[in-house]
Amino acid sequence: MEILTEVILAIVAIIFLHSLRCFLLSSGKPWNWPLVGTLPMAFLHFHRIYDKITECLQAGNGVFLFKGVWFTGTDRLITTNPANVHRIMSANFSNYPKGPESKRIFDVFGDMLFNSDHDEWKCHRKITHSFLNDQRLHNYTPKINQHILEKGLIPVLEHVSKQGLEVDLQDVFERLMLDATCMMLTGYDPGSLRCGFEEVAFSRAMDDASYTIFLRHILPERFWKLQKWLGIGQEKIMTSACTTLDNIAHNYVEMKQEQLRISKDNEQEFDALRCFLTEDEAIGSTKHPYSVMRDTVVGLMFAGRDTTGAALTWLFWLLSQNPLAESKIREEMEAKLSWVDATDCWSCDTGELSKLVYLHGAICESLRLYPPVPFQIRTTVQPDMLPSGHRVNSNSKIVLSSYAMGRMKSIWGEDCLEFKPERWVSEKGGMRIEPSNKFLAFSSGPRICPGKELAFIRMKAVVAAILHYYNVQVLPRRSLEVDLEDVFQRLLLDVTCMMLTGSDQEIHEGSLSRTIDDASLTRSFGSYKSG
Ligand code: HEM
Repeated sequence: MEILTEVILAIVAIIFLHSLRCFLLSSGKPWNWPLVGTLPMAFLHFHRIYDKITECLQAGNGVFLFKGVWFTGTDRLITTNPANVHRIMSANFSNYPKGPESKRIFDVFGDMLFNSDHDEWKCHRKITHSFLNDQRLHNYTPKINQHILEKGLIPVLEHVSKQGLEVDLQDVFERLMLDATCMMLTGYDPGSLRCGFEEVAFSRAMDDASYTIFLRHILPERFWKLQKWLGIGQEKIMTSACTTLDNIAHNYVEMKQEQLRISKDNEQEFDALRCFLTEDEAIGSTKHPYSVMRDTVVGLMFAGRDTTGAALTWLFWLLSQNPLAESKIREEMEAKLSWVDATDCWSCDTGELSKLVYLHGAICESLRLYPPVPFQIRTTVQPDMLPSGHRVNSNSKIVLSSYAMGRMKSIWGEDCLEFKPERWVSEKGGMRIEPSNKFLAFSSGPRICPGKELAFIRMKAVVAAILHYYNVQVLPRRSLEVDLEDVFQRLLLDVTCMMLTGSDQEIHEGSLSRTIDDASLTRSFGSYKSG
């Protein structure tokens, strides 16, 4: 009992000293010193941490300093100021790389574009951009979309609808995007979206890796590195996930080599592995080492599956809350799509889908309110003065919060929390383009997402096909907030258990591990019913 009292007193003393330090830091500084947040604040508001950060950023005019624990390197300057974003992402880009810590956290991606900086990044950028911008990929994309809808999505929804079943739409969309992205990268459809909803090793390994990456953002680096070294807890799961991903990538390469041995001239097909193995001009007509091929394929799998899957889930949830917007999308489809009158067919023609301006606005609204990548972190090389007047030292961590940016009254006006696709339609009825330092969902500057157009086309094809055939209803009994609370409770349980025992194995089944990913805090966990 005495020991317990001492432990509690020690914790209270640490929290008091920590808060005092933060108070002293925030007082007596020049007027433009940012508002300071503390660790106790983060714990108190953990179940709504993104909203709390948004409130702090509103109060601090778009800049907010989070003080972490002493000597752990967890202090963060968080900003939503568009001028700061422009300086960090574009004007002084070379001074704000992702940094070596990011590379260690995301080590599953190896040296892929997403995970590199400076000259190495430039080199990978050339490969990935050339592939994603190749005209042959654009020609092949509608065929991939048609295939995954015909073989995966529609049969599954037809089955669910006829049997009157409930379905987790997020699971459906993630499986769909896994199949689409895998086809784009390897030429093979893994068929993860089929009526049986069988567990797919590829998805499971990606989920495990994503959850580990998420925990690595919270836990001190020394702690998870020790776990990795000892081969215990979540790091053990990560090692096994990496091995699974390596094996899957290796198998696809072997299958593609075999296919190419038989015939090289299938003009109908275009995929990343084919380009790598035939030294195609789409990847610079060069022979790249195996590791580049592996890292590019694995990295793009993550980039293409989770983001687009989460964005589609949120879009359907928002449409269920805004039936008028859904009717407007249907009206637009009737007016602009040539195939919509036919009962039993649809087309994924990119030209036709590009005419859907209102749907484009609805997708942008969903990405503004629920960005699948809710924040991005950069590390300063040299000290710098931000346009907001805040000075940053070298090796400082800066967080750009896309989630908070989408909810700032100063950027989007008083109605910033409302879902209004009209916001993205110009007076002449065309698409209204917002600058990327204001709409940060796809990042900004030289590191802007190279898959943006592809993602829009895929999402439009999926939404058009679903709305053409079905009405999606969110089941009322599972409210979003209740589920998110559940998520945070499970998360705290996992983290605490890991701190105390070094392992979350005992609570693995039914804990957060199977249901969360890196973009996790914006996931819905909702159940949907088609009818
Ligand atoms: C709704 C869908 C998507 C969203 C919201 C999204 C968002 C983002 C964001 C915010 C970043 C910057 C991340 C950072 O720097 O920390 C990024 C980078 C990237 N995205 Fe996407 N993305 C989407 C879909 C895709 C797709 C379909 C692909 C390709 C298959 C893709 C490929 C990439 C790549 C390669 C990068 C790294 C770029 C670089 O570091 O230079 N993304 N994406």
